[in-house]
Amino acid sequence: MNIQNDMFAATQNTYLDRMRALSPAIAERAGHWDRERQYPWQNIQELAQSGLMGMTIPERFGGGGATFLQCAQVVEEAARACTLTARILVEGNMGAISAVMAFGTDAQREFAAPIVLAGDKPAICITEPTAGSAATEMTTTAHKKGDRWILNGCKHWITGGGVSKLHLIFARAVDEDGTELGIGGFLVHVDKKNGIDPKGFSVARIERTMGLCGMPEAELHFTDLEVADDMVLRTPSGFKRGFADLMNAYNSQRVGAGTISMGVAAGALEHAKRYLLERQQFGRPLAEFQGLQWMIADMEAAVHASRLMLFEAAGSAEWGNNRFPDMMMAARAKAFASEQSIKVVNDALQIFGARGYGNEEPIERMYRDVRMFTIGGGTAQILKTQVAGSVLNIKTPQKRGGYLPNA
Ligand SMILES: CC(C)(COP(=O)(O)OP(=O)(O)OC[C@H]1O[C@@H](n2cnc3c(N)ncnc32)[C@H](O)[C@@H]1OP(=O)(O)O)[C@@H](O)C(=O)NCCC(=O)NCCSC(=O)CCS(=O)O
Ligand SMILES: Cc1cc2nc3c(=O)[nH]c(=O)nc-3n(C[C@H](O)[C@H](O)[C@H](O)COP(=O)(O)OP(=O)(O)OC[C@H]3O[C@@H](n4cnc5c(N)ncnc54)[C@H](O)[C@@H]3O)c2cc1C
Repeated sequence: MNIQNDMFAATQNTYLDRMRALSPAIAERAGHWDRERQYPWQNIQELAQSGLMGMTIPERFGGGGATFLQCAQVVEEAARACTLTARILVEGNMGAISAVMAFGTDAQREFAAPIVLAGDKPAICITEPTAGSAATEMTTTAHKKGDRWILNGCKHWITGGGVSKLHLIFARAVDEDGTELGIGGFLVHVDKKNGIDPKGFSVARIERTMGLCGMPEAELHFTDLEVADDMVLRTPSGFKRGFADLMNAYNSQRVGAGTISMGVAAGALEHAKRYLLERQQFGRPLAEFQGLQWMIADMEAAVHASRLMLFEAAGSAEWGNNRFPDMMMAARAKAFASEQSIKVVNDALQIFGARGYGNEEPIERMYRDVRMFTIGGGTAQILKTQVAGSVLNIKTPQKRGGYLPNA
């Protein structure tokens, strides 16, 4: 892939033009959702009206057929203005919905597409209280019973829990005779306002978070929750390697999450540049102090390098062929971008002095928002372990004794 050419293609990305048209108003409202801890329904309506929710959904299902790279460019633009909105865009185009579009039956695609196109941010439900990084240790089960599956278990830190309609729930599939089949994806539709309130599905609590305060992070409980067999997402390798297939699709969301962090850093860098030229001390602009010039140079390099890696990872997908971003590229880009972005936003806050610490500028919100990205979506440590495995071409089992040869 020629990164330069593809990045240059941003000029032909009509989705980016649409996002740019919305950005100023979205930036203006970003502080409001944060202060009020409110989900940004108004923004969602505008995104949906502009065709940005579901832009990656294939045209035959009503979407825009945009590539992950085009989507990533839009996500960066959104994140510069409002982290919350950028997260909704990621989940409205990558992650769960992309898994449904790639692996689902036509009936599942026809069912899911209009929900997202109308503005839903699907929820991806992987993490459990005792299975965070060690996601394959999940204990939520789905027992087959005739033409249904009965789900029992608990997921926590589920982004959008309580507002999302479409849920992709990872669970251990168990056949009627008790045989463990592997980890599969189960689609559950919740829309209480319209009377769709599946029995056995409940939002048990909402976390009080440091940043992204308008986004609910929920604990979900499933108690004998029934899922029809035709709502099972049957991935190419079947249940046996279902986890690997689902995580393969999830690589798109990792690129998305990394891009949000980079976009927040790019936004903070813009604010810092403005302030360096504007603010005077010792009778001259801050921009004339070499200590700050070197900071801004490092910040610029960090954002630029992150963008190159992220867009390379996004561009490694072949959407028409259902090929998701490369696992190693996605992990490398997200681990790098998330760590660098925290540093860049922290440095931007430093450049603002006390003004950055207060809430007259958006920097303190951006600083709180950007912090999550070395955690959510696979921690930086876990992603680096995946990168190391790929660089060294070895398996990197994390369980005690995992490196020992089999008995
Ligand atoms: C994968 C891990 C859970 C480690 O667990 P294990 O050591 O038990 O599993 P592995 O042997 O490494 O993997 C099993 C199987 O799956 C394949 N795999 C794993 N990850 C990927 C991937 N990203 N892409 C493609 N394939 C993948 C792996 O190659 C194995 O296949 P083979 O059997 O070898 O053929 C752990 O590393 C991990 O990823 N933990 C993080 C969990 C995570 O990311 N959770 C995210 C939750 S959603 C979220 O946080 C949303 C926030 S957001 O803003 O987006
Ligand atoms: C804002 C936010 C949104 C989220 N959204 C979702 C969502 O929508 N859906 C969902 O399913 N999950 C979601 N998550 C959960 C997220 O995926 C997990 O938090 C993450 O996978 C880490 O799990 P954990 O928090 O249990 O940390 P743990 O796994 O307990 O890890 C704790 C610390 O130990 C380190 N560690 C653990 N194992 C290793 C190892 N083998 N080697 C080196 N270091 C290690 C970790 O890097 C981390 O620093 C979200 C989390 C956050 C913060």
